[in-house]
Amino acid sequence: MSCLVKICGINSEDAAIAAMSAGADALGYVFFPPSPRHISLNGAATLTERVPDSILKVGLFVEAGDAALENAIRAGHLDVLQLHGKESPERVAEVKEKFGLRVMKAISISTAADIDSAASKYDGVADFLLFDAKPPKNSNLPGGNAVSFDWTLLTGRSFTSNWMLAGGLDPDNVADAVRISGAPWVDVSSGVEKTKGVKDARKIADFIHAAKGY
Ligand SMILES: O=C(O)c1ccccc1NCC(=O)[C@H](O)[C@H](O)COP(=O)(O)O
Repeated sequence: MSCLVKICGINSEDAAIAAMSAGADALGYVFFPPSPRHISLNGAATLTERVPDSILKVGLFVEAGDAALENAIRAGHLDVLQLHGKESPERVAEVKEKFGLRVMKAISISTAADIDSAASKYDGVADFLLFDAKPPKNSNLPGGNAVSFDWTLLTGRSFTSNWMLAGGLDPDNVADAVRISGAPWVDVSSGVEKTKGVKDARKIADFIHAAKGY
């Protein structure tokens, strides 16, 4: 089974080139200063010049205000806003309306009830649902923790919104993850890094090939 791929935490020219040349469908910029993958506005502006319109540019935010969103949208020419905090369905709808861009809401999953509860609130409100694992208790990051959840929780599920599977994916497990979950999109960060915050070109290529079933 083939699917579309987002490589998250792109913060260098090398990483952007590796992802684009391997066939990534979307690149993620993390606008969250505590993250080891954080990118500055200037950094995003520079990288984005090299990204063709055919590749989605996704900005990741954690409970950001309108000014921060606006600055990042302008700098990174963003197509999609990924809200990775505790943003309410009302805030998702407000951001969509205010900025006229697609919005992706990250949902933390450990049980089927988490999926049901999130779907009842955000399905059809956000353009994309991003199903990610619940962060470990000792992590200061709400995502990008290399933790996966039980992919069978998504088997046979369908949603009004488009959706992505994330959390602990890597070149060795992504084909199984896609087969089991039926995900139309996958999103990865840690599993294609050599050290925290530094992407590995070989792992990016291997991941994309495995996800797309080349
Ligand atoms: O990557 C971060 O540092 C980050 C910080 C704050 C919120 C979310 C963050 N990352 C999200 C992602 O990279 C992905 O959407 C997803 O969580 C997958 O991460 P990983 O398990 O590392 O592949």
